[in-house]
Amino acid sequence: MDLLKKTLADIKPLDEKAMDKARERQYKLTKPPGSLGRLEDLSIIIAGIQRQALPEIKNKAIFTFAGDHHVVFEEDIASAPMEITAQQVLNFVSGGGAVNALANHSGARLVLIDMGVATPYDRPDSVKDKRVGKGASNISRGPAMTRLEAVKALEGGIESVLEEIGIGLDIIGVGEMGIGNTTPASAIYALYTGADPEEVTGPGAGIDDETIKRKIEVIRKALDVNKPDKTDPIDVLAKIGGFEIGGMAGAMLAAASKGIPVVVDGFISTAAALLADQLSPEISPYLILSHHSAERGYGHAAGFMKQKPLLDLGLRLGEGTGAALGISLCEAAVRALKEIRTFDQAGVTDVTEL
Ligand SMILES: O=C(O)c1ccc[n+]([C@@H]2O[C@H](COP(=O)([O-])O)[C@@H](O)[C@H]2O)c1
Ligand SMILES: Cc1cc2nc[nH]c2cc1C
Repeated sequence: MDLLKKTLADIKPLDEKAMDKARERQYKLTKPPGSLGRLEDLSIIIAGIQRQALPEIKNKAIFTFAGDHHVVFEEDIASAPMEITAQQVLNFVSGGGAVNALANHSGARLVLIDMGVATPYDRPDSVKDKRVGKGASNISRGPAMTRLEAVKALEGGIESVLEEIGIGLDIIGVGEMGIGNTTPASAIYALYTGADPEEVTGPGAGIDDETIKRKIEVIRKALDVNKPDKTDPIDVLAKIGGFEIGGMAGAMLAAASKGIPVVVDGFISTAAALLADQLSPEISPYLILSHHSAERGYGHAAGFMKQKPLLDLGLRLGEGTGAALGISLCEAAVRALKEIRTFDQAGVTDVTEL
């Protein structure tokens, strides 16, 4: 609990001075002011997060948190066999996953964290062991985990980021792997946004319409049986969350506490962002939503957070794939701010003074 408390206390508002300087510079670069659109805004926000007028994005990492969910197997609403979570972790270790390809594309290293994979597997040392349990319990019959376990999951996520800072960390992406995790994510969406479970529940990795109907009923039951206290995000995580969802929320808090921008991946990562947002009144500007997930209801969460994701490519994979693309855009934004010459430097007539 001490680590969580300290991390929360260390999250400060963005550095307004650094942002003012970055904004001024954007205005003097050889282009019509505002013509790089949201890339300009992004560079200014990253300056505020990193507390430097000329931010730096060299060391990039995607954190992919893995965990399982017994609810979807016990209630017969699973999209795929449970062992896929463990198999995919090993696939990521050997470089064969979609997230590997897109992390490579954006020049980010991949950090894998086992938060509670249920299927036994030979966990290589390169996968961080932050296991809280053997998969989250059935949320339609009781809580996903105890309150103590929820704190442990959050702190496992915090530690995962802190451990990587020594290696270099200018920006992070946060994603997940966990068969069944759209079910708790949808429950969290419904609780916070006030949307009916039907509006925020979709096919996830792939279930048919009949199964979606049952999934919606499972989510209604989870909310009804557990009665999570919205004003207490740890209670929400414990009752209707999951170990990897806690890990992601913790990672977001840790990065923000160290002045590191957080690129949020897709549907499930955004449920973790909702929790982080409830845990810290200061974290919101540190969270950059990478893309509009195609999973039903995503817009409710983005709208609730008053944010517009950077991309809308119809992605619904998770793993950190959208975050990898988002990191590329952040890097592009920062490079533009740093590398475009000013009117003065380039000997171009300053259009802002005409
Ligand atoms: O992030 C997203 O937008 C997203 C949307 C749908 C599914 N997923 C991935 O699919 C898995 C969860 O889907 P499901 O149907 O098993 O709950 C999990 O491994 C996620 O990474 C991810
Ligand atoms: C193969 C597979 C890969 C995934 N990656 C994220 N969720 C997934 C679900 C499945 C089924």
